[in-house]
Amino acid sequence: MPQPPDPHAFSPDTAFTDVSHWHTDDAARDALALHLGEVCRHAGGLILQAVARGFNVYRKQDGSSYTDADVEAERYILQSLADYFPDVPVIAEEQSAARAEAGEAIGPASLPGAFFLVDPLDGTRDFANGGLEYTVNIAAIVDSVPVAGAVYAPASSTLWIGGTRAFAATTKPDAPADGIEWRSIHTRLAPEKGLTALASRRHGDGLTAAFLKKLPVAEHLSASSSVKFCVIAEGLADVYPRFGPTMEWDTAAGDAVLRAAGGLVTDETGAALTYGRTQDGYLNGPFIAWGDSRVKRQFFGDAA
Ligand SMILES: Nc1ncnc2c1ncn2[C@@H]1O[C@H](COP(=O)(O)O)[C@@H](OP(=O)(O)O)[C@H]1O
Ligand SMILES: [Mg+2]
Repeated sequence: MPQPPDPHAFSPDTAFTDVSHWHTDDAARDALALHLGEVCRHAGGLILQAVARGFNVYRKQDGSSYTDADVEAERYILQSLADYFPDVPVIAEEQSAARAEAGEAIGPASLPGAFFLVDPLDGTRDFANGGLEYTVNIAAIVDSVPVAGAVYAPASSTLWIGGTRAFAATTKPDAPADGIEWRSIHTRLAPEKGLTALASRRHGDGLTAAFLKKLPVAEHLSASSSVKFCVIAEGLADVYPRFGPTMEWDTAAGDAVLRAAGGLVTDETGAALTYGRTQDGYLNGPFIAWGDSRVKRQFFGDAA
């Protein structure tokens, strides 16, 4: 059984702060994922404080909502990433929305190979309505591929990280990092009785429903936010198709966890989902998260 990452690797002295190691050095990738997990956990603590205190809900120009918790969590994440990775650009949801509303570009016209994608509070609509499935998400991207990521669900104290390998833990925001009991996680082979399919609790669409009719689905579950990727990564479900709109920061961290756990996320042609599409304003096209690559191959044919 793979060993959990060494918590002592969580130090600015280890290779994970050096971008040139992210793609090539397995230990550096795991240490980076562990570090991103710590940042997510602390940001989750700020969200829980906002919940305890009470928070305001605001409306963006596009009609979607954000809250004081989104803003405070993102501010902390941006500061923390700048401290450790001063030269790595960050594309973050709330900053991007503010720039778009001001008529500014979301990020540089062309990104360097390595950058971060941040969603400080995924599932805001559910969160603002008292839901408990919201998550904090950070992903490191190299050459369009999510190489490490972390997803934290503060309300259930669940942290998922994925670098070279994937791990999950139950841990509160203020618990000491070196006491975390990591579980190694892995996707499952598709059960013979049929697939368990996941869908958004809030954002259903006809194309997604039509896609699911083409698969041997035995059970349907719905959930909010990037938790859906992590449920597949834990081997508790098999497929999560999403044909309605999402942004790259919604999916990148969950994608990193799922890949590290043995799964994959493709577009509707079977090609791996890519990140840093500046020309599309970071808007994802349709995607399907798969736990068992054999099911994906059966669906698209061996060419995909
Ligand atoms: N019309 C739209 N355009 C872009 N993204 C959308 C969208 N409708 C929903 N989403 C994305 O779907 C995410 C929620 O997913 P789910 O329904 O699975 O919980 C939202 O994340 P945020 O809550 O971070 O804004 C949002 O980014
Ligand atoms: Mg989101």
